[in-house]
Amino acid sequence: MLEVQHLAVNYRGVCALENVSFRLEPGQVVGVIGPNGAGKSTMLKAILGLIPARSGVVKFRARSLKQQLQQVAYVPQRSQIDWDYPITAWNVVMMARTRHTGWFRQPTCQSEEVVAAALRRVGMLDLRKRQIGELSGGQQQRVFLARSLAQEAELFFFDEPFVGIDKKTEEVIFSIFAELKAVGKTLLVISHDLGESLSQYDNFLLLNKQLIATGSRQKVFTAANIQEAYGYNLNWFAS
Ligand SMILES: Nc1ncnc2c1ncn2[C@@H]1O[C@H](COP(=O)(O)OP(=O)(O)OP(=O)(O)O)[C@@H](O)[C@H]1O
Repeated sequence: MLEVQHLAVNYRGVCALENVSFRLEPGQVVGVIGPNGAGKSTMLKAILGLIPARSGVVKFRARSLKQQLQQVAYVPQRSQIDWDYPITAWNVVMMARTRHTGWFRQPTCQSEEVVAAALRRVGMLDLRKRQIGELSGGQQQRVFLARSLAQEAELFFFDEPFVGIDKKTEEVIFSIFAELKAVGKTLLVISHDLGESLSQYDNFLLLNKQLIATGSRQKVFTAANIQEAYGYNLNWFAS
């Protein structure tokens, strides 16, 4: 179980996240939603310790998550990735294996097999020698998805994985989410545009600096919660 208690973040004295607490059981896909600037990315980064929290405790399987960050595969927002960095698709995915092989060591045969299997799973094995900057948005997202698979983590954090991708890649991503969930992994997925994909998620965290609601679609998407988070009513959410 992932447990977040009283997480709070300030940026230069300005509060971005306030007193966020929740628990997630394994084996589910959780949508993190809320308006622009609600603190969704901030929350994921603070859980991972990538930015300092003003307060809060994050535990995974009853131990501090900080002591076991190798259990988390994190795919950041597209805009946070340097697409001009000279690296092949294969090597992006191989980066996930450093914990298994160590830095400056030749990858083991097992790592090579895991990397090949992950690239094959997302349909990118044939393009493994391409520089990431030479791939389409959907192909780039698939490579980062493969990297998260190759890490063999327990928790998966995706920040806006559906931005700038094609329909086919969206289907690949959702089918992999379903597979990961079926083997007991926990997925936290920030998504702006839930639209038709709402049914792909088991539960939701609705944020606007504070956690406004958490739980099932029925529990979270009430008129009152949407009003509180977005300041207006979004009828299609409730349908
Ligand atoms: N590095 C930073 N320094 C200062 N303020 C920041 C920084 N990163 C984010 N913020 C601010 O913190 C707030 C939360 O930002 P965050 O990116 O977490 O929101 P978000 O919900 O992910 O937004 P979006 O949906 O637009 O990606 C915003 O007001 C943002 O301007």
